Amino acid sequence: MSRATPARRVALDVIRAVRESDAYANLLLPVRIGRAKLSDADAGLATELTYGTLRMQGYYDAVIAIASGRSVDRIDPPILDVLRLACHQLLSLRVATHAAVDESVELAKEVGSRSAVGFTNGVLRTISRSNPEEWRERVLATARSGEEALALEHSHPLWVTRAIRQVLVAEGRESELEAALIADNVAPRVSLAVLPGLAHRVELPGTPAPYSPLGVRLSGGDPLRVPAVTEGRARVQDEGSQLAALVLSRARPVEPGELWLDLCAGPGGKAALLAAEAAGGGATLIANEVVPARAELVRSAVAAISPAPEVRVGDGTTVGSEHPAHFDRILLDAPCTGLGALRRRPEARWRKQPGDVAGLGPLQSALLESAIAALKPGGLLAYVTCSPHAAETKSIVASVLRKHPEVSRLDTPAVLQAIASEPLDLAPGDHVQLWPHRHGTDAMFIQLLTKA
Ligand SMILES: C[S@@+](CC[C@H](N)C(=O)[O-])C[C@H]1O[C@@H](n2cnc3c(N)ncnc32)[C@H](O)[C@@H]1O
Repeated sequence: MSRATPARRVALDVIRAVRESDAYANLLLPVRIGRAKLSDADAGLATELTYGTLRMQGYYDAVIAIASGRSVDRIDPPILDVLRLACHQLLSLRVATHAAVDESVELAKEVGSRSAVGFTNGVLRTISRSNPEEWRERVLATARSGEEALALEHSHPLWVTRAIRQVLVAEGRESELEAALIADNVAPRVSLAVLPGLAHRVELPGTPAPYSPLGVRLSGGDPLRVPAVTEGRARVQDEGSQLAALVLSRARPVEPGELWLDLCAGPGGKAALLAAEAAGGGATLIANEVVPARAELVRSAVAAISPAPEVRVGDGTTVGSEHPAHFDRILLDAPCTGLGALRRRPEARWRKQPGDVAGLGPLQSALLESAIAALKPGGLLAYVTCSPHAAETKSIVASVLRKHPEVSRLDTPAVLQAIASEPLDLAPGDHVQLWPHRHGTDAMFIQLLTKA
């Protein structure tokens, strides 16, 4: 019988599935925890082991490369999984050395040859002979620049670190780079939003969110057991997403009869909030989504709202030619890399490639062109991404607007400050860039536009 504890085995299973079959840790982990019937304490440990190992993979690989004297590309991937999991225990959780090493060797026996087990044992004994601070110094000594040192220490791909830095430099806040990277490695507190007209914030547990008048932040507990959430009158939703929807719905008073469009609505978090806001002001929302299964998620997200908004399955890039100058307000929450939500998806940073950013550009531009065509003169359009990467945010807006002199940027920070419960620390400019380290939200980008 193996002595590896069930929590470690569950973590290793999930880490392996993430690597081998592109599984999403946040979806697979609860399934594996349930199947292994872990106690609450073991479930907590399995979660910490899985998320921590996946997030810090870049840093642990640097440690493993030094300790083993070889590049991690030359280590058998299942053994590398075991070593990374052990690094998290030895360097971040300070699990007793013998427990971390012995259990990891047991796991190595399950996935590797005899020589691989010996290799695992040797590497882990080398790592455990120095303390975490000594390893940090050794890893940082391999960096060729200050930027690379920060990327290594806080376990971000160098290109992501550069992209974040570029945006912070443009904001005049380069000194915040390290704080931004650190914030990506901390699991966010769960935020809930009430749907206006269907629930009140006082019904929800937790403390009022600092900025969103509809939100609370929880300090623990299962949000899915909150009655207003099970009844569809409140939702789990990042505060940044709440603010992005509110910037559009509250930029100016709603005129009865207005027609609103959520162009890329799936899975429906912002659509639910917009639909409730529209219903309260006598406006109507249409939610559009190209993927049928995601449109189904939108239908269930808006199910509690009356009258129920129409949910259409369709390609947003053709809406403008099909319905020119038709909508009073449009949300374009564009498909993006999601680099602004790295705290929620521990493996995402390693899966994304610089080419993904370039690959999304034409679709983001085509959707923005379509949204502009579908907007009535005098209407409001919010271009939103859950990514701070300039190539998906300001550059897309700038390149599309060059072709549309009739479209102009509105002072989005001023609109947001008027809505928010407390003033936000925002960089100057027409757009809003939220940050995990500064606002405790995902790094949402919001640019409000209007058409002459
Ligand atoms: C960032 S998500 C939207 C999130 C959503 N607003 C929410 O708050 O739940 C982008 C969505 O755009 C959808 N999408 C991608 N290409 C599209 C297209 N050509 N037309 C419409 N939707 C599209 C994706 O399937 C995805 O559901």
